[in-house]
Amino acid sequence: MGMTIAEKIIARAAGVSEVRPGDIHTVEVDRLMSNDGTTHLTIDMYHNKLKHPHIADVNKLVWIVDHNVPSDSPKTAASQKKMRDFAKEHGIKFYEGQGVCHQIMMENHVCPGELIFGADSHTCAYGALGAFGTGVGCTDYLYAMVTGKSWVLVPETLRFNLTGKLPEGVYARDLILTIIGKIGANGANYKAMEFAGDGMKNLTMSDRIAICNLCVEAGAKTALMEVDDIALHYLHEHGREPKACFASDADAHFAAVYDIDLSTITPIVAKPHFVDNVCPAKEAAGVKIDEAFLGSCNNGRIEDLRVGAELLKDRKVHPLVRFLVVPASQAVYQQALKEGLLKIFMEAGAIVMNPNCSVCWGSCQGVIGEGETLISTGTRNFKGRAGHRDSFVYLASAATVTASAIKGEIATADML
Ligand SMILES: CC(C)[C@H](C(=O)O)[C@@H](O)C(=O)O
Ligand code: SF4
Repeated sequence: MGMTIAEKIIARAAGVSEVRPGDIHTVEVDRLMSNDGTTHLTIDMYHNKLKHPHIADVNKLVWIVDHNVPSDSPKTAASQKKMRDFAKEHGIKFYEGQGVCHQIMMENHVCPGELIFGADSHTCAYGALGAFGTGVGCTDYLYAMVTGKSWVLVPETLRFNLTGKLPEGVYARDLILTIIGKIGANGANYKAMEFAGDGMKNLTMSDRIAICNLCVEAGAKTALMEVDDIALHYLHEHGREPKACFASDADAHFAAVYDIDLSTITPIVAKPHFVDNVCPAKEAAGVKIDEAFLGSCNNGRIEDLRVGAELLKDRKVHPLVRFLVVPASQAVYQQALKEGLLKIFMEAGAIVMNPNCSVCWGSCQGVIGEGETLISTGTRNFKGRAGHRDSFVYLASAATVTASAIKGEIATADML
């Protein structure tokens, strides 16, 4: 029987010709990303728990300070210093203040066919370039860092066949929230979510990253897409070559197959406090907001900023709303500057911030207070995610977030 993309990548990393869901394989890990969320814990274990601390292959490691950057307290300053010093001492590739980890990885490192561990749950974003990215805790990270290897239980694959085209004003964020709402927050637990079909040609790289990135919110182990001309073009543009381009075989086994016509998708929001608590954005219209956030590894790319700026042109941010605009990387920031987008945001009253995770998680700038409501292009809306435990987070597309920032209440772009 044929294999899926996930199975083929694991087989490659395990050095075997065939794997099946449920098999456990020892694998060679191609890349190991870690950020300031947990790297200080990995370093502590490295020093305090190992008898013979060493790194198997320093070239595999990429460390990124993005979650609390620039540091916001003596505590984060100390843990970032630990990370910075260790990276320097061992010659680890190190980024600080350059952007959100997954965006940095997509722009500079991810290659099709690779098996990548990230000490961060949204590492599944790398599937947009045909790589098996998965999140691990810092113990598993340390093991892979020291041995170069790890183990993987081969996941079953859910296949999503996409056809058609998203309607005008509807975005990849609406699609993936619709899917998560449909299958539920546990709907893809420990499974690979594979996206294929004719509709793929109508999805940009930015769309694909947004889709793969959010799959962990359905419990997925990883997300994968075939490497087509759009992916290869992105890769070449960024000066890289694929390791191996895989597609699922015609007789591969899928645990379930979903057919989705992109033209049927409409603007969606995820209501507090779960990502699968979705409803049509119009049903949430009128909910007063205190803050809006356009950014994160999910929706902080140039395409998202263009959508926001287009809506804000000749309009103003509502006087009672703080609108945080946070490019996902320095490259995105520079491009937005060049295109005049940042000027539009600033003149409309938005706060443009340096690339970081920002209020996507409630530990950086922009946290919200008791009883406040945020509409966000971030990845999660759990209780307390963006600040006070008694606050409210709605998730939506760049367009819905910007329209809401203008209206002062949840609104879709066509309601402006
Ligand atoms: C801090 C980090 C480990 C965490 C994650 O794993 O996802 C964060 O990025 C998040 O989005 O909640
Ligand atoms: S932007 Fe949000 S989801 Fe992405 S890595 Fe940062 S905190 Fe996690």
